[in-house]
Amino acid sequence: MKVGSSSLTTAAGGLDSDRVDALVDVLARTRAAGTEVVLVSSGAIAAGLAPLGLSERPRDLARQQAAACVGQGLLVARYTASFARYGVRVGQILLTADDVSRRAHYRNAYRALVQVLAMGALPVVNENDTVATAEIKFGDNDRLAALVAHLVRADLLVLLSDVDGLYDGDPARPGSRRLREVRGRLDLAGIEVDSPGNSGLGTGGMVTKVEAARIATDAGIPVVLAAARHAADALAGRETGTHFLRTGHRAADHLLWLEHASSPCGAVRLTAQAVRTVAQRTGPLLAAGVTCVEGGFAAGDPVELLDERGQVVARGISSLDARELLRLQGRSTREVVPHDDLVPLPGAIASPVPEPARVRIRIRSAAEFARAASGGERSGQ
Ligand SMILES: Nc1ncnc2c1ncn2[C@@H]1O[C@H](COP(=O)(O)OP(=O)(O)O)[C@@H](O)[C@H]1O
Ligand SMILES: N[C@@H](CCC(=O)OP(=O)(O)O)C(=O)O
Repeated sequence: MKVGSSSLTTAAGGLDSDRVDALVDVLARTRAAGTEVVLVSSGAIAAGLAPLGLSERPRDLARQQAAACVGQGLLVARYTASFARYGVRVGQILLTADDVSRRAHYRNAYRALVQVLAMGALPVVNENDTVATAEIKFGDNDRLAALVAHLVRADLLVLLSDVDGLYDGDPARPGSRRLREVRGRLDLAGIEVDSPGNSGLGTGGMVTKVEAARIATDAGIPVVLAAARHAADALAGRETGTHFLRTGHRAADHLLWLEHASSPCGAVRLTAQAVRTVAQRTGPLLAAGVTCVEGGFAAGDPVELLDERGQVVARGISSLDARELLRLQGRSTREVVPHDDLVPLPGAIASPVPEPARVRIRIRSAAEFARAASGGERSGQ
């Protein structure tokens, strides 16, 4: 279950103890009935505003980090006290995208979550806002919740908000109607989704909830989007909010994180043959299939794999650093991205493209690459 900042705070700002207690009541009862629960809770930044004398969510990263620093402690203290009424222990788990896109880190996060559950405590997950810089940020907790649901092999993802479901337009506009069921992408055609609501505390609004629902349902997990006050109905499968039916099957473990949570530290341009191999996932990427290297990535970093036109066809974890790859590119059978660390992206191009007349190479620093990538530049020549 994921709960948004707007459902945990008072109109004046600060944590609303009554709302936290109401949510905890539902979760504690659900657990007592035999269902394992993982809570992804936003609210760290919102909870830290008033104690730091801030009247609204700051725009700059440094003050958001400071607010999260103060607020996360208060948030977890509140959950700890509230769950203690039922004799339930709470375990805090803070994640950055970087913690889970790599296979070894992914297994580590998985082990922690499973062990907390096995020992009878309830994991409360949030993004590690205090240290998450732009490059390693999930961006929003809706997406984080979809990825955590996949990590723990959840049977259901419940997204709680201050709105009672997905509407076909702005819910405040007269005539907007709630969708009861979404069976797939086609059901979303013509739906207007927009940014955060009036609380001024939420991050992504409905856009990120619909995106999170897509990630989860494509990976085989049904989603209910409902109002926080209807949490009990949502968990019990009663008619409330919007139900997103599952559309796909479980993806390989860390690949979903690699696709949706990681930010690339560089890019690697491929020959037509290598593009076919990675797009169809028929083998690893070898150095022989690489024609150009961008960014100063290190071994173990996520990189984008590009076709000759510069379009991204896949993402992978490079087992070589950029300098080593530059030495070997075009002439070695060393593995650059092992098969297990390769995820083709939707719409990946598998059609043949002409080989380049010649290859030009320029190494960029990681910082240069990140700047260019965030500015939308993609050529890198
Ligand atoms: N089509 C839509 N259906 C429902 N809500 C929408 C839609 N478009 C925009 N919204 C807004 O999204 C808000 C919820 O997002 P947000 O404020 O980020 O909440 P949270 O803190 O729960 O993540 C709602 O309050 C609503 O105003
Ligand atoms: N990690 C941030 C919340 C980020 C977020 O997605 O917020 P929300 O839209 O309220 O779910 C925090 O705890 O303040």
